[in-house]
Amino acid sequence: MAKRKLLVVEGDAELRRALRLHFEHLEVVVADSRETALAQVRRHEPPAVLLDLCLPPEPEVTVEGLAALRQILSEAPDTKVVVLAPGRDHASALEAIGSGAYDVHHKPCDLALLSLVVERAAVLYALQQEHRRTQQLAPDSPLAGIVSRDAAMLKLCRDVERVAPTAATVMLLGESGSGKELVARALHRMSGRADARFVAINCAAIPGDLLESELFGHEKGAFTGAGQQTLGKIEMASGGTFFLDEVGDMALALQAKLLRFVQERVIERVGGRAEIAVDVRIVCATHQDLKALVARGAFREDLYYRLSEIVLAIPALRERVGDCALLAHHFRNLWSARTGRVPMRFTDEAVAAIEAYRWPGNVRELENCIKRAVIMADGPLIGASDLGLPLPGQPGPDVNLRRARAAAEYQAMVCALARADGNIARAAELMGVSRPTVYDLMHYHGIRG
Ligand SMILES: Nc1ncnc2c1ncn2[C@@H]1O[C@H](COP(=O)(O)OP(=O)(O)OP(=O)(O)O)[C@@H](O)[C@H]1O
Repeated sequence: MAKRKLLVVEGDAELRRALRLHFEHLEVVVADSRETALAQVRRHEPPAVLLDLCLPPEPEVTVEGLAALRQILSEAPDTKVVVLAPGRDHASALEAIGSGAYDVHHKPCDLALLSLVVERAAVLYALQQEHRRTQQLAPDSPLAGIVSRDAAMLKLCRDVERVAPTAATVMLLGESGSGKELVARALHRMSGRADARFVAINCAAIPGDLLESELFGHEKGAFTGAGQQTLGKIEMASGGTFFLDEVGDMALALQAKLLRFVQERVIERVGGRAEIAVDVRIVCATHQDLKALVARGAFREDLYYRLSEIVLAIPALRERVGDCALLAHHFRNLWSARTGRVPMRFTDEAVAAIEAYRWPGNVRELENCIKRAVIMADGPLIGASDLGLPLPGQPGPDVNLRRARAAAEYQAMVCALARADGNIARAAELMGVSRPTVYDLMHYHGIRG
């Protein structure tokens, strides 16, 4: 079995040697500066790094080491970086932990202890990788109900997992039909409030003069037709999650009342005087550019900041790589089953048309389109005309893996060489490969140095 890798970043050659010797049961790779450390991380992707904070060119301070720590973690966030800080330098130790170091040890180090820490770090790293792999094995549904394999959507789902258990108010931004309510429901389902209600209200769908009583409820006789006391949606969501959709459409006068609720977590029913405390998690959504509304004076800035503690942006369907076809198959299966039709198939032309179309109405439009085609198609084949989509003028992306890899490799090479101003050693570092490999690749792709 291949030995596990450990990167030792140490400015002192003597200590570097000692550490290499101590960890001889591992494959130790070394670096003596921030640049070489980053190059080694890219090249070897080590689970654990031992990082001396006092790196050249100014080994008497910790600036370079801390910068290296941050850069390593920004490039390879799962890497466990064990920091070696100068004895009694607590400020640097604290800063290192704050920047994401896995552990901090003061020099001179206890090597036996360091071995244990490195061992534990590698185990944690392996667990995280395993977790990621199992998540990728079932990538059609990164969160229950959300179908996607697009990297930005998978990241969004990880963010949802992280934010859901907190009390933070979340603002979901995304075009109409992109899945804002679906994400809001996922936030609810994965929170400690899952057993209580999820109550949604769409500010754009309710006439302005009714919205206040829909939100806050009303007392009997509050206005003509108010025959009995009625709870508002906020109160109905008590203990659970309140989803305020299209919040950008709310009139300014009502925004002031909403602000009061968001700040003080009490409501007053229309026509009532009592202040009623309500405990709900607030999730908002809008397809509008709220910042522009704030700039125009159409949305209160104080409310904007209160509602945007965490902002999650949902990409438009046309921006998600591979999702149009994936979702089309998903909805075809769903609606074939729901309508009791025999399993259906898309023609190649239909898939190409689905991939080429821009889907301004996002997932909702795609779902409606597939549902209609499943219901209306004569036989088991769904063609582009059954979908009512124009035939694509240009072929979709090339999915031949060899050609796709070669094209990506060529692009990375050209970029790295340009960034390194033609310096092969530097380009090799950037790409995380050796210099001879760069020469081979340049030869293969016909790139001249
Ligand atoms: N990634 C997805 N996987 C599966 N179904 C999805 C996905 N995204 C959206 N949908 C489905 O598409 C439809 C529209 O989604 P949703 O209502 O959440 O969009 P929205 O952004 O809230 O729309 P609007 O802005 O118009 O209120 C729903 O039926 C939803 O279940």
